[in-house]
Amino acid sequence: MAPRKSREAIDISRVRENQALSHPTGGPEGHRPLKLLEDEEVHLQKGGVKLTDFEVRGTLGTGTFGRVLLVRHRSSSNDPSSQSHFALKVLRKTEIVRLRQVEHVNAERYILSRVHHPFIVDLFATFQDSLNVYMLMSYIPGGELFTHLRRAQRFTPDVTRFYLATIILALKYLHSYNIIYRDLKPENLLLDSRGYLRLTDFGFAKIVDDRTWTLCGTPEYLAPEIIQSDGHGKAADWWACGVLCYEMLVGYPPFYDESPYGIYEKILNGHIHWPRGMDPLSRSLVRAFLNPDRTQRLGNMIGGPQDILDHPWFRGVDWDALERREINAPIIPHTSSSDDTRHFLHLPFPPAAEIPGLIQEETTSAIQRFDPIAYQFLEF
Ligand SMILES: Nc1ncnc2c1ncn2[C@@H]1O[C@H](COP(=O)(O)OP(=O)(O)OP(=O)(O)O)[C@@H](O)[C@H]1O
Repeated sequence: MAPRKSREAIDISRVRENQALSHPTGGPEGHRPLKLLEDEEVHLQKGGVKLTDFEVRGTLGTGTFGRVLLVRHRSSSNDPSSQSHFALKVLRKTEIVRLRQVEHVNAERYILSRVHHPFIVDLFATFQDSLNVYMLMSYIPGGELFTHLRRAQRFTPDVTRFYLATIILALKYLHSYNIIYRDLKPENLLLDSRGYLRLTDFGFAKIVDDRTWTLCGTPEYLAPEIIQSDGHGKAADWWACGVLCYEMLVGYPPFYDESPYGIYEKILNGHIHWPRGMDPLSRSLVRAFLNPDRTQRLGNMIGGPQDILDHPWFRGVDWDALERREINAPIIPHTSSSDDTRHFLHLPFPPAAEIPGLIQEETTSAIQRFDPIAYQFLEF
């Protein structure tokens, strides 16, 4: 059965993690892969940009502790080629602290500000006011893959191949910097105006040398080693690729139940129901990703992610052309203008009192002087 509503991520913190990331200077060198952008190279362009430069045009989505707004930069020209609309993720500080997500939010900012890839959402600037922290990102207008998949019910192998291949390139890129993503699902994949996917929501992303132990992610997409608290790493993202591939081809995830506990049981039990119409090569790809033994899992063996690119299911894919965005995407979302929100839920505007820094300027130094929570988000 296909869940119709977006699935919520869970996080049960077992260990203090991401300490290096929440450290104002970025933590010990050992946690920073060599090629990832250094502080001084980070492409955030806050210089001169203020929260009050933006007007709110709508609400694009809501999450566990905040919402994502569509905003327009007031002084941008009306030139359609210049970017004037952005997505502004607004996270309420008290909720972040109450749900013990300070380290995750700081990690999201730290990681997103340092990565740059055609299939990953861009982060341009971050801010804070007395109530919230804000992340200014590119507005991706085509809606969630989740919505398109539920509308189509299932995708053909060719359509699935296009989307899965882009995600594999994005994960391969992240893993090359020792970043694990940990929340792959169609709800976190947005279609840009050309129909290419952009990975969003880096709330659970983490830099790891080897393994980590926090139980987080979305039940249907959790690898067995996460459920068993066995320590998990990059292999858990490749497991999630198997779940995503199955869900795109079949229309519902391979392990499904009404309760998270039931889902965990099915994942650990490992039985996969194969619909009759599913071709053997697709089955072999999904099975290779959904190997409970992570040492034998596709993407995590001696050949690394290259084994995925070489899998016969991907035969014919021009990986370089795909990364250069030269291949026609299967679904081109209808959008009439850069602020078109037809692919998003039409949620109410937030009350002005809930976004004080967008309404009236609050200086960072004043916030940090008077706001007892602010110091936890020093980098914002
Ligand atoms: N850059 C963007 N452009 C357009 N819409 C976006 C963008 N980023 C997020 N959204 C919309 O807002 C929704 C919530 O965003 P996101 O998942 O980042 O928030 P969250 O608070 O971390 O959510 P969750 O509780 O699921 O972790 C997305 O599913 C998407 O519909």
